[in-house]
Amino acid sequence: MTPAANPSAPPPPPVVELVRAGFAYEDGPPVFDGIDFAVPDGRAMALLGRNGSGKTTLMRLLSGGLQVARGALRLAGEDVSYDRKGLTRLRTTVQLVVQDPDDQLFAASVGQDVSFGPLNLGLPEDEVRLRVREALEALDITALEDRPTHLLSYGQRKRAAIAGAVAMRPRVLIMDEPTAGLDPHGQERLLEILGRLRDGGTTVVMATHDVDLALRWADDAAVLSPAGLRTGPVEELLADDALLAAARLRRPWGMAVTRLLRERDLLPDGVPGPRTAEELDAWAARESPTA
Ligand SMILES: Nc1ncnc2c1ncn2[C@@H]1O[C@H](COP(=O)(O)OP(=O)(O)OP(=O)(O)O)[C@@H](O)[C@H]1O
Repeated sequence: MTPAANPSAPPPPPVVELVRAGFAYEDGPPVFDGIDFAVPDGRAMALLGRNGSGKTTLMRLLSGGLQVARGALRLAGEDVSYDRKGLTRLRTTVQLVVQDPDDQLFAASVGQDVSFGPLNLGLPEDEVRLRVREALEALDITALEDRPTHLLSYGQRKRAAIAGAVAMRPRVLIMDEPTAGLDPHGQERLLEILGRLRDGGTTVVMATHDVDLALRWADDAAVLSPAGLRTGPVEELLADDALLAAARLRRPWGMAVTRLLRERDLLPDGVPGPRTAEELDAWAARESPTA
């Protein structure tokens, strides 16, 4: 039996966090000047912000591809040292999937590509095989294991790139616009897959420009605007008109419908509004079953 949690014990430190972190590209102005960002554990988070607001930079700082110039990147409360040992520890906890799968895939076949990370960790062959099988299953691409990566469709390449990250069994999976360029069916399948990963305990962070997708998929949002970074429950942040304006985001469709229904006293306060056309249909069927 696991011992009961001590209610007076301090909460565990975040899996990964930036603390008063500063960063500027060479000869450029600071992109971040003292940013605090704790990635919530086991959640689905949408990272939102206008073009050039720093989403990619933030993701690269969290995954160690860029190094903080001041402040710290912390793993479970400990500063990350940017040496080989520190970066290996970081990569087994945080994995980044970049936007273009062609920047990530380089091995001849899907199976070889997905096995690259675990092999690089020096894991035994059996363990590597197990992880590759699990990752291919998780992304629903088992049948593509022996397929040359250059013969895959764009959507298949996206999933192969994510499988490579999943094979590292990260606690935090960060993705730069993973649904961009996918058809609606491909988007839905990917969102289901990412939802399953989240349900299995992985924190999934997704940068996206799609506020509707963020509202229906994410638990939390992180919004970059000139005023800084705001994090919180997605429904709260995406209902904040001032924040949306500052970040140049439009109001999500679901928020607009919910507001309209409340204004017309059709939806009581406290009852969540529909976030998708399907949820609106279901709501309408409940409200007027004979219509
Ligand atoms: N390699 C680089 N060298 C110099 N400046 C850069 C580099 N990459 C990004 N920047 C600058 O850093 C700032 C943040 O860019 P970043 O790519 O992180 O934004 P973003 O929110 O991901 O944008 P987008 O939505 O367009 O992808 C921008 O002002 C950008 O011009």
